[in-house]
Amino acid sequence: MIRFEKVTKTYPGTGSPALDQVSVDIEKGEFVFLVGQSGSGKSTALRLMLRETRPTSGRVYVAGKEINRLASWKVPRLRRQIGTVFQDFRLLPNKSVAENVAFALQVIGRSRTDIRQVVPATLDLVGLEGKADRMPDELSGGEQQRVAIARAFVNRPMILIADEPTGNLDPATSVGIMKLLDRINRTGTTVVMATHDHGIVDQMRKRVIELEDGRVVRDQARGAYGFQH
Ligand SMILES: Nc1ncnc2c1ncn2[C@@H]1O[C@H](COP(=O)(O)OP(=O)(O)OP(=O)(O)O)[C@@H](O)[C@H]1O
Repeated sequence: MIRFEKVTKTYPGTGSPALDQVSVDIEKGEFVFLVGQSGSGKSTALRLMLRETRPTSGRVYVAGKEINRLASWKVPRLRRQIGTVFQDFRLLPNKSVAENVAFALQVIGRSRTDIRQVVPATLDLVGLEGKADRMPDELSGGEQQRVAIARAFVNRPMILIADEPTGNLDPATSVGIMKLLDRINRTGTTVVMATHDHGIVDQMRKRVIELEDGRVVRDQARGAYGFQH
């Protein structure tokens, strides 16, 4: 589903590459944690998958297409197939919960009838039944992240990219968010999550790809945050 072939990314004006000859293959339906110290290249890897930045050399494939060869008018279609969730939720503050989720469908031209059906179903799925008319500032952090996940998933993307989704949440709330991401993964959506959260990674026992100074230093099935035999 996602393939990096000897991907190197050097940002202009910087000496050492943010990613250095990275090759990884992520299959459809996998759940993958991307770990590593701050500055090790995790966000750069995620941004390359979305074509928010381009590799200096090497190739990035998403769903069989080399995404850096896509014409720019096809990039929105690529991004439509990839849901994104961030540490800071990024909700629209002046829209209700339901409107935040509906907006993701409006911008891609889905019909009002569709939207009226799909939004409540998705809010139920993420555990926000009864909260459709709340505003983001009336919600807890965990609930706001559930809205963000509903928005990312409402279009049933092939891939969900999550960059530190539990970074602003307490451990108990984080567990709930991870259960939700796990449930989404079980529907067949490939999940790639960058995180510093040791507890979560150790608990979930999914594939772990560890970066250090832009290089893959570990790629382990059912891994922990730190290396364990
Ligand atoms: N836009 C940019 N311009 C120049 N250098 C950048 C840019 N973005 C990232 N870098 C550099 O690339 C390297 C990798 O950064 P990246 O953000 O990918 O790491 P990260 O593992 O996601 O870190 P964090 O855990 O802090 O989010 C760092 O040295 C960083 O300073």
